[in-house]
Amino acid sequence: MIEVRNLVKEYKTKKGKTIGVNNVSLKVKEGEIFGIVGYSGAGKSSLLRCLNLLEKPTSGEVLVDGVNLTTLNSSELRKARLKIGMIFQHFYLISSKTVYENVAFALKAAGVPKKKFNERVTELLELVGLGDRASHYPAQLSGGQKQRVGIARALANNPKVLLCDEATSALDPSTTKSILCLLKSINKKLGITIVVITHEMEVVKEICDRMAVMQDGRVIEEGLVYDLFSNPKQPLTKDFIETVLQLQLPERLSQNRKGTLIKIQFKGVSAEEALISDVFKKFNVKGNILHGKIEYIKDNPLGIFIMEVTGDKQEVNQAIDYITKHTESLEVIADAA
Ligand SMILES: Nc1ncnc2c1ncn2[C@@H]1O[C@H](COP(=O)(O)OP(=O)(O)OP(=O)(O)O)[C@@H](O)[C@H]1O
Repeated sequence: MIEVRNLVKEYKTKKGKTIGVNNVSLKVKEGEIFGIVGYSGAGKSSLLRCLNLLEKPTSGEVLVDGVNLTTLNSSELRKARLKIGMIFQHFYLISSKTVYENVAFALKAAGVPKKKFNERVTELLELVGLGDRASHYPAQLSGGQKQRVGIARALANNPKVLLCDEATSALDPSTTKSILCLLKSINKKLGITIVVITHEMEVVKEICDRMAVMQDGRVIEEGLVYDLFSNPKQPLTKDFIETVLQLQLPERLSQNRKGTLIKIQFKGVSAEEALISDVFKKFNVKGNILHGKIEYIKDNPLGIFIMEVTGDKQEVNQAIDYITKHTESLEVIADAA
């Protein structure tokens, strides 16, 4: 649905050139939710804004739904942009217009006849759960409600793609959850391809199918969110994952241990199986779980445990072999002290 080829975005500043995006190529498939993560200054916004040519790339190509946006003249681009909705961290609603008028404005701008407004706006406000707020002004709405208006406005002209620029960064955690839930249901119900940029891994974990990690204008790692959570390759990706999984052991626990320290990951359904208790029945070892949790990556379970195993060396090794055979990953963090 979206293809970016060798995209470069440079900015000219008084001090010279700054690189926003440095030779990025990626593909976003139709109907998926794709996350782009990175710290501040990594180039996420620059990349996202190049996807609808809000920023004109310095070089490279952007194709959306088979159309190469970088070759279009301004009227063709205006038309192509109707297929690409966008929502923002700070909503950008028109404060002097009601909720209804804010959404209708997007229809008007696209040349939709006025007689069609009523039905479409009502439908959109129902979709985002604001059916009863049509006559309210933005100042009378909560942050979450404002973002819902932003979403209704972005969907007004039936786009195929929705770009989300830090859409939940200004919201509290429970409002964030409800907006993510809405995005997920819109993606499912309407089949819209969604691209989100964020510095919050929770957002990616909650809704994204695939993700890219950006650093210094480049994509340094890319793949299924579940794979990157269970097996991150780049140190930066590991840092991001760590913000969600938080698997650091307190110093006191690692210092006082006697046995072998292992980290086990259970993927998919096996995350819910009782493998650990099996091991204690089969082998003459003792285990002390120091850390454990099951995370749901877009509804798919990923179980992670850190355990100290003690006992006869041979039994411990057999137990470790048994667990390795029955899980996707076992890592010996430290041998017996
Ligand atoms: N309009 C601009 N003029 C000059 N430099 C810019 C401009 N926009 C972005 N940059 C620079 O491009 C680089 C990438 O910025 P960008 O905003 O795309 O990163 P980001 O990952 O979205 O960070 P943030 O979350 O802080 O916005 C930074 O070095 C930034 O200073």
